[in-house]
Amino acid sequence: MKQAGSILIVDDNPDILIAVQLLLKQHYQTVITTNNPFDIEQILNEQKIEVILLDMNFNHDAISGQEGFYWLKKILAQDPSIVVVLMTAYGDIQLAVDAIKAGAADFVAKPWKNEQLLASITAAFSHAKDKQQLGKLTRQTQGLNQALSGQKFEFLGKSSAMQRVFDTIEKAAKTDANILITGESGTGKELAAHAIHLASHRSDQAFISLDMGSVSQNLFESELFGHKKGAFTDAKNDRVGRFELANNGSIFLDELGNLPLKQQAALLAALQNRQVTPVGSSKAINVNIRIICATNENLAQAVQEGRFRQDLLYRINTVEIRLPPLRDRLDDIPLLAQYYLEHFSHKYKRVVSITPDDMKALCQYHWPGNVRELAHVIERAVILSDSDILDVCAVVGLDKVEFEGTNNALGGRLLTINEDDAVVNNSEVKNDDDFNLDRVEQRTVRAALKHHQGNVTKAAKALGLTRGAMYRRLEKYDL
Ligand SMILES: Nc1ncnc2c1ncn2[C@@H]1O[C@H](COP(=O)(O)OP(=O)(O)OP(=O)(O)O)[C@@H](O)[C@H]1O
Repeated sequence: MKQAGSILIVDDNPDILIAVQLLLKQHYQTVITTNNPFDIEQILNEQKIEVILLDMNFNHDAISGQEGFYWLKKILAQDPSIVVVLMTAYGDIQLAVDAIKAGAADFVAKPWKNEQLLASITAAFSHAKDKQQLGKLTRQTQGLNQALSGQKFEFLGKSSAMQRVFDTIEKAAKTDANILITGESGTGKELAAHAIHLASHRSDQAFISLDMGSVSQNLFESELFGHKKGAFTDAKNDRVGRFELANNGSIFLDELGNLPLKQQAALLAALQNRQVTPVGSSKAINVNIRIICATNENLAQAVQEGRFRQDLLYRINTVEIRLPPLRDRLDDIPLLAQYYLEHFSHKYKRVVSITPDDMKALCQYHWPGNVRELAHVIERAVILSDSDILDVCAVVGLDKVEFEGTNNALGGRLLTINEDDAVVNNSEVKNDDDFNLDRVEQRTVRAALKHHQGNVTKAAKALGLTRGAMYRRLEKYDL
């Protein structure tokens, strides 16, 4: 019985075309022939071909096989899922090796033996099926990756500090070196990890991330290395671990500093051996993965304090990328603010802009929550703003104020007030007939802060309050 499948035979010798066609027609449903390799492109455009049997020499005096290589490359560029078997009368081992290296699946020497040719074509069809399946799986993986990774923002920065980061990413991404990304929360460590993956030769493969801080200790090995059905009470089915899921791609281990020592040992063994053994299995699985880790902890210090294994640190930090806090790259703020403004305007269907004054205020704030905080501030402002000119600072409580350059107990709340703040923002402050106790208190607290240039301790002392009582009032009045 004939098998489903379509094959194209390309040879300039009509006798060979007829002989091979007669042979293959007995076995395959569609057998097409051409004596002109320039027809290949059109034939492939017009119908689905799975296997091509391609002559290597189309000029009578040519024996180098170079033409065959030329057409082989063209075919694979047009449709990488096609499987090509090369044929030549001048079969020699070197040519066969070169043909396979160039992407051919097999090599048949003329004159051929029918059984050998048929065996080669059968294998080629099976190879074609695998290639198609692989292509389908790769597309599914890409789709899954996109779905799993959710929305990814662009990784932006024009400051020289960020330019250096991009530069290191570009260099390191091309290698398979393990990379450790450090930086405060919200500085973009996860975005950087994703950027590394996308710039690497693994970009078509999976990018699997795992927050080490949120994995329960009991399930750590199962989560990372997988488990076999029945390995423990809740193991109702086999489970593929994150390492195996990331095979051929990259794995991003976030919040690594939170990992207990016992789990660090298991992780180190997996990284050293590039092998994982699912819980309940005795068979190790080889994994080929790029490791990217991130932490906002000082791991060198954690090593000194005995909380982190030195050998694990050396294993993961072949290249270290430090993401600078946003307050150290203020010239990135307009770019980021504008980017998130456009993003959230689109999301919430608003047409809004930021005034130059507000942009200036954003650039002066010290952003303890880094880019994440900036993005949230802009989002809140877009949602809450009444007018098209986005009064970012007013909406989110940063308006017409200057900012202390250091972190403070309020997690970055603004403490210094401009001359005209009370006038513009709080009309009641100017009202001498307003005896409402809360408003009087608010006014007095503001005045004390202003008098002491935002120094909370001095203002609290002047008001006769403890620092705790002062902070409660700052919270209460959203100062
Ligand atoms: N350079 C940047 N360009 C654009 N967006 C950024 C940039 N850096 C960070 N962000 C945004 O800030 C938010 C936090 O980024 P990300 O999760 O990568 O930070 P992180 O350092 O991994 O934080 P954490 O340590 O808390 O996990 C995300 O919404 C991200 O898109």
